[in-house]
Amino acid sequence: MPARRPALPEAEAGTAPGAAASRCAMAGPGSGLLRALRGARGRGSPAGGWAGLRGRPDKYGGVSVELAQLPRPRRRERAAFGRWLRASVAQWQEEGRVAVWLHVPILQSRLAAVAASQGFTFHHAESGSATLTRWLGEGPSRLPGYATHQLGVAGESHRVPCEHRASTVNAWKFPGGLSNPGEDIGDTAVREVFEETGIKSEFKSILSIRQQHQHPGAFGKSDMYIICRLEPSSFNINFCQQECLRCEWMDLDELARTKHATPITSNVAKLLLYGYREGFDKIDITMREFPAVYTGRFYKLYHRELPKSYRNMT
Ligand SMILES: NC(=O)C1=CN([C@@H]2O[C@H](COP(=O)(O)OP(=O)(O)OC[C@H]3O[C@@H](n4cnc5c(N)ncnc54)[C@H](O)[C@@H]3O)[C@@H](O)[C@H]2O)C=CC1
Ligand SMILES: [Mg+2]
Repeated sequence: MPARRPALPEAEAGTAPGAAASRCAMAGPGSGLLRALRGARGRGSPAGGWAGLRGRPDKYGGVSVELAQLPRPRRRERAAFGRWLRASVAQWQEEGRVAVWLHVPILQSRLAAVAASQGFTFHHAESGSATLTRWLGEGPSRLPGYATHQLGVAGESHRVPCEHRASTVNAWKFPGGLSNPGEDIGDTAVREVFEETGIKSEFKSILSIRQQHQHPGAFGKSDMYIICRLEPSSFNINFCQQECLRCEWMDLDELARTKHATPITSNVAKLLLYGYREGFDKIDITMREFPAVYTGRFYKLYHRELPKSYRNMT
């Protein structure tokens, strides 16, 4: 999925109206929200008393607000929270923040209703808290849905279109992104490569699968990242400027040797070089379709090529 808006640098931390220096979540009962609530009532200002409650910026240009450990709000406090939230959202919008993440402890669930009345929706819930979001950026929300695990797919071809990524680490990587629900692996690779580089291609095989647990980009769940071999049918690059800094066709040998590539990219480049020289049948995990017994639909099975004598065994 191509990002359309660059993230603000963390140094330009999101602020809340009336907020002072700290970016932290609330400290606990008696401080933070309680003080802020009293302040809000006392001064009658919509936001002035909420100085302790700060949004923490994230690397995607969003802002996160933790309501943890606050005293259970009473009716009037909910109204004050609503005024604070409305004023804060207006300020975050002015700052160019793309999204708000509101973490609401279960005992303060009534605040979720206040937030919902201002356009927030549930993103996910864990045992003790719910997380609500509101998209502030342009167009429809591009926030990823919550993960049970997530599947990322990238594609390459033996002249390799590579992205020089802006976020996390500046390193060459294969273009790719998150699979949509119900989307086949090969379709994700072809779609993501087109969206991020403008290059049209056809799925050939799976080359590698990486499994990584507690992945920060998957909300702490497990991330499966699959790299596919694609056959390009167009060669002009028109890349997504928000998601990458540079995008170039790279020589496979150079990609296998450069230090400026992620480890997974280097290893897959070496694998491809081997396949290119010795035959792709040495490296390809290919796909076959079979009828699904229970649903009457078809599923895709990925495995190394089977010799005909084994394939036709009865
Ligand atoms: N080792 C490697 O070479 C790399 C592998 N990967 C894998 O690729 C997959 C993900 O690829 P991507 O290109 O990141 O996916 P993607 O191309 O689908 O883009 C995801 C989009 O969602 C946006 N996004 C994600 N979380 C967000 C949030 N909290 N708030 C706002 N916007 C948010 C991002 O800015 C980006 O525009 C994963 O499986 C990951 O493990 C990603 C980077 C490098
Ligand atoms: Mg991507």
